Amino acid sequence: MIEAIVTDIEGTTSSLSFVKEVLFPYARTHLADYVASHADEPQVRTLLDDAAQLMGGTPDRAAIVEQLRAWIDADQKITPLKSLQGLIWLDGYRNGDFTGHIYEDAVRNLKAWHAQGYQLYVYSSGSVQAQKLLFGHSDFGDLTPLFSGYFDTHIGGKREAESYRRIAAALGLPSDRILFLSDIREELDAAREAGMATRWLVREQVPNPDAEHPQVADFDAVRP
Ligand SMILES: CSCCC(=O)C(=O)COP(=O)(O)O
Ligand SMILES: [Mg+2]
Repeated sequence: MIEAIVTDIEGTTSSLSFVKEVLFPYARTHLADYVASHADEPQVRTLLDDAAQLMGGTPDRAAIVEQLRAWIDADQKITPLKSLQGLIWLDGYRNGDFTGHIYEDAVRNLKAWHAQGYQLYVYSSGSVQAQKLLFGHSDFGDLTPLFSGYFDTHIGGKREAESYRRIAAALGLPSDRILFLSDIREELDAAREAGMATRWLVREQVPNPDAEHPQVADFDAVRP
């Protein structure tokens, strides 16, 4: 019996195009100015130091910004980059430059599952702050009261089974009581290896007949 549902964001609750055509370009455009005006703040300094360490050597600030832009362009899920993106998007949401895209079927079912007593969680490569911003400033208003918790890559990579074991431990549930929703097969494989139930959100993808994960076109077909 499923007691908790953990959902991915990009491609699952929200469109790829919102992330790739709205969020990533916004972060890319504002990155250099944001770093220049916030580099003295301890949180930002730590993130820049973490990025520099991943680059190796002793890169200057301009080189770090250039590397961060390259990681955005390559959609690299590098933890300090994802945290910086969350900080930059805060301004965008607050200024009303955009709202968080979420599919109508996702909102409707998340609300129904919450009302039925399922515990709802998010696991995304986007930082926890970025997740709260997206759901807090969504096209359907503030959806954060639906969620019991959020996980990002601080708990581990989304393609590693150990991350899902850690999430199950954090939830205090056996993994087979947890349903994980994602659009990425490698993430579903990792969750399944950890013992979780899975649903593959195919939405705009062509279904794969060999899949080991039940495939659903949208949240209406998930049926936990
Ligand atoms: C959390 S908001 C922006 C999404 C994002 O930055 C991202 O990398 C999406 O990753 P996901 O794990 O949700 O596919
Ligand atoms: Mg995804």
